[in-house]
Amino acid sequence: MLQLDGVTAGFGAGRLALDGVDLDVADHETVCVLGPSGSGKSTLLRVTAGLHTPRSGRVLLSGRDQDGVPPHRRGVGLMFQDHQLFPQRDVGGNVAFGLRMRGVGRHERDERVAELLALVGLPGTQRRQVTALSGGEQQRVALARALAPQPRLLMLDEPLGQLDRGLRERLVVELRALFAELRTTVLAVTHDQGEAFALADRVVVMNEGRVAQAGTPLEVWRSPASEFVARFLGFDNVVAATVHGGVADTPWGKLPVPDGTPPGECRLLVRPAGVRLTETGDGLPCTVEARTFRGGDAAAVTLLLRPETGPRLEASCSLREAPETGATVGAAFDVRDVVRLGG
Ligand SMILES: Nc1ncnc2c1ncn2[C@@H]1O[C@H](COP(=O)(O)OP(=O)(O)OP(=O)(O)O)[C@@H](O)[C@H]1O
Repeated sequence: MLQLDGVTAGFGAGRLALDGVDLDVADHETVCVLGPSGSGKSTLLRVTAGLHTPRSGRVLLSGRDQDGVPPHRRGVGLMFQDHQLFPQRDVGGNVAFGLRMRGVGRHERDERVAELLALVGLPGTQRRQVTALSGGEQQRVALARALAPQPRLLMLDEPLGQLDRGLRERLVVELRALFAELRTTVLAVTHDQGEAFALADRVVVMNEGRVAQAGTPLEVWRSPASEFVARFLGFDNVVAATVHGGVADTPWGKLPVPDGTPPGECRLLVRPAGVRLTETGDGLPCTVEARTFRGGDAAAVTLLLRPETGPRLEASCSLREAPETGATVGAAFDVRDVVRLGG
């Protein structure tokens, strides 16, 4: 459906905003582009929409090169970060906007607007003023407006950016169901990995204008391609290691590594879930430096451990097993959460 082929784009003489980006989005797929501020996410959407001309490379939609095709002829919908609704129009007028632009007749327009408002969970709100809506409701109206002209590709820039956590988590679930129902092809941008993982069939992690990794959320979580991706996902247990004969020498001592890990020097990640607390005397002796209650179903706690040797170590455990700050514990490593990083 969408294919970016070696796309390079920039502003003036500085660093490139996009540097040789290849990206594919299949029909009915939801792809989330994830990355820190300034990594090129918005530029990627703007180039795809035709709002920014790339310096080189190609943008193809359904196999057709979009070079020279103006934004309104690309059949893509773009919902911006600040979802600017028209304050002087009511909800119905906002949602109908794209349809009116396309010359869709009144009757059909009204029907479509009613249908979309029902779909985003705001049935019968046509006559309400958008200024009288909550942030979350405005976001849904903006979404209905972007969906109304039935774009073949819907692009969302930080769609849930300004909402509080509870609302975001609920809307992500609703959006995913909505996209599945409409069979919309979606390219969304976010800097929040939780949001991307919950929404996407596939995530694309960007760093400094390049694709650092692309894969399903599970693939990226299981095997981050590089230290950058691992740290961006919030994993900080990364150390230098030398692998030989099925174990790795690290500043934390010997660590088990998965079968087939090639020998030699590398960077190793240990996910916090793979740091097991043991009875003292067993494993790497550590002092519990801090504990943070994370809440959630599992009543999870994140522990910051200061090992006898090597950098600080993050571990996660349930509230019931969490030792007190200042306690001495032993840490052992579970091979299932040890990952050799590339890059
Ligand atoms: N209009 C502009 N003029 C000059 N430089 C720009 C412009 N827009 C973006 N840039 C630069 O291009 C690079 C990529 O910016 P972009 O907005 O695509 O990043 P982003 O990942 O969307 O960031 P954010 O998450 O902060 O929105 C940055 O270095 C940025 O400073």
